[in-house]
Amino acid sequence: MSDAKHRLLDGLNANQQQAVSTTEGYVRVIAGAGSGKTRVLTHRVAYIVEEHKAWPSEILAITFTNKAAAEMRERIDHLLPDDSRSIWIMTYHALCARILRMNIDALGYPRDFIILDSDDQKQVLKNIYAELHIDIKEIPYNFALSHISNSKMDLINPKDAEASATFPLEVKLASIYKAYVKYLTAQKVLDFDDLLLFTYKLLKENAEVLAQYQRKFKYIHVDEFQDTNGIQFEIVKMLSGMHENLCIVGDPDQAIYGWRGADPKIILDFEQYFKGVQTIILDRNYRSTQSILNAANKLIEHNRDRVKKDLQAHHGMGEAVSFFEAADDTQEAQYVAHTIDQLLAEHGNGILNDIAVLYRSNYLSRILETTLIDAHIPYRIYGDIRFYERKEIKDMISYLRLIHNPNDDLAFNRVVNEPKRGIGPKAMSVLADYAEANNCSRFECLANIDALGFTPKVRKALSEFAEVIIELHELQATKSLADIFAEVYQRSGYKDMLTADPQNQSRVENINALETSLKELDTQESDDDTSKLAAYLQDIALYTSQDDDQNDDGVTLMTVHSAKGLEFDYVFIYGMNDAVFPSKRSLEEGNIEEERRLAYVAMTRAKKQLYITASAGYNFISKMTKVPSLFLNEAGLWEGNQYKNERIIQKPLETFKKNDRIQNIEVSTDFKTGQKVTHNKYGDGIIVSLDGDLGTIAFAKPHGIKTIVVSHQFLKIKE
Ligand SMILES: Nc1ncnc2c1ncn2[C@@H]1O[C@H](COP(=O)(O)OP(=O)(O)OP(=O)(O)O)[C@@H](O)[C@H]1O
Ligand SMILES: [Mg+2]
Repeated sequence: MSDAKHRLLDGLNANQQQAVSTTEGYVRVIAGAGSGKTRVLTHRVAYIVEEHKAWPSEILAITFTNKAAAEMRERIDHLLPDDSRSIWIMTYHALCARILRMNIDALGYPRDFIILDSDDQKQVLKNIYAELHIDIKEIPYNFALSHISNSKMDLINPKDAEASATFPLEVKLASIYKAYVKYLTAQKVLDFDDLLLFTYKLLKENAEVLAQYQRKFKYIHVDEFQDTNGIQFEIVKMLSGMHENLCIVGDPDQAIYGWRGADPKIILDFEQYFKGVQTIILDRNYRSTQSILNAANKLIEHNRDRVKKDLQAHHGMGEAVSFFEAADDTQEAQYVAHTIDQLLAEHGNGILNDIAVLYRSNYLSRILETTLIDAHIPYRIYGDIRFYERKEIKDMISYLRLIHNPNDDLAFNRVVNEPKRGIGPKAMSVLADYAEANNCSRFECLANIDALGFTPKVRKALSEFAEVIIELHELQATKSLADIFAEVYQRSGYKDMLTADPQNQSRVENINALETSLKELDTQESDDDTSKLAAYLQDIALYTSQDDDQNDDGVTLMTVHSAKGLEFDYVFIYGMNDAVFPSKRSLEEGNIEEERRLAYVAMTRAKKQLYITASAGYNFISKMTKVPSLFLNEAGLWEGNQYKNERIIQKPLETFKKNDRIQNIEVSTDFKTGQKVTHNKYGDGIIVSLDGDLGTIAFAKPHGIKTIVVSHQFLKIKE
């Protein structure tokens, strides 16, 4: 055995070693949470390179999120400092975008195609609804979009959808789907699902392109395979068709994307699709303590539709899992904050990044956020307003899109009056009509601006706008991205608009961060013939619908879905009430098994200590008095209606040891409705209403209306 072999197999157990060294053929690794599946995958990739079985560029590793891809790259980088760069480590969507960027001309599309984000999609729907006289109240955009997405992923084309529609709602949805696809096809733009769909078509219909990638990818790996959907599977199946080396790892108990079309049967029936599939089981958990695993194992046993497997912890029993039921959700959040505070007091602020608070749905973060802010505990939030979804960022990206392709009507509509140039709805509809009549883009209309009957003011504003865009469009091939950006930021008037108001400081910081990232990109060499700006815009579109990356230290707040594959020393699961987790919808629809798997994912993220919290009181969403989640009962953490179980740790709030960072919040009675105040974090605001300790305060943008504890600690009266 060579040294390299030793190095990469060292520190792995026998089954893990087998999974790493079984490089040939179809290999399935099925194993529970924390058993080292992702670790095996990274070691396997490194092993293949060190054993000279393939060049790095001949290896593909597919992950579920950009964050997971970045983490995997980092781990592989560590194992293979010189060789990791050219390995393809990415999500399905990124893989498809990359394949399409090089080859989509075979389908009659330009290589620098634009990818629509969800806002763009809604814009498209808005026009379609107006045309078809469909009311958004009847069919909300998100409903239509998920219908379109499901149809695409099920390979149902608009014609078939139309033919099979019988009920009035189905007929309407089919007509929306048809108009949507027609528009995207005419504009030659793609949405997110199209990345998969077009790649599937390309590989299926174009033998040469398929052969090229089949030859290239000698070894293919997929992490989190339990959440693969049918079309994704077809793509990897085709790609692996020549070398027939495909290694997939996953845990059927962690399948949590059924609602988005993932099909956990694919991993269970994997051996039926290929000859000679080798299955390797890992049964030791290296992540969590036995206490955490016992609770998680006990919970998941309640799923009927599963293959039984039991995990044993490599580590000892550890601390008991704790459950706390608070009187209401504010106290629940306070309990979380206090407990975090105690952990920090005990272990130091160095453990901030090792703490996560997980919740079932995004809306639950609101109180947690305000409580953590009030407690001066820094946090990062994943999955809510993400960087690339912030208004100023989207505006500037739209400018870049327009510079790249002046005929991009969506981008045009977004920024033509941003900053305000006096171009109102009337002028916009004149442009729309003219564009329609002359079959041209909005931007092209401006060539005949004199024929459009605008007032001199509008005409001047539009001409100046067009001039900037055209000039920069012509310069895009020669100027750096950062220069183009700086120029459009300045010349569009956006910079003046933002900097005129000190309240915009965080927006300006966002813009600066974007500019920095462009500068970094400028220093990198591009590896294909599409323009840098085009390539950049495509990459951005991927980020806008994916997870983001925040670098400061802090407690991590995220939904359970986005915590998949991750691990933290200390994990809180907040909001463990019936109708919250499991969700109301899952209870109503009797679809509890996926929800239970989600709880299993949540619990198994914890390494050292797991805290679960719930609250009593009234749930305004379910319109019911809150009760602790049935999952607590199933996991053996709570029994019946009373706290009989010793494992329950329920402390009254007063007993919390308060260290100096969290002081008692002293509520003041000085505050009155209508008063102007300044908050130490949110800035200036006006008190809209008061209800006991709580004040609803309208803060200046971007903070908006917030309900917080009124205390002199955070609030100063202005008058
Ligand atoms: N043989 C081992 N010795 C020591 N630590 C290990 C070993 N195998 C895995 N680990 C560690 O255990 C933890 C869990 O591993 P990993 O994240 O690869 O598990 P996983 O099976 O991918 O989990 P999940 O199902 O949650 O994605 C990691 O911190 C990893 O480094
Ligand atoms: Mg993993």
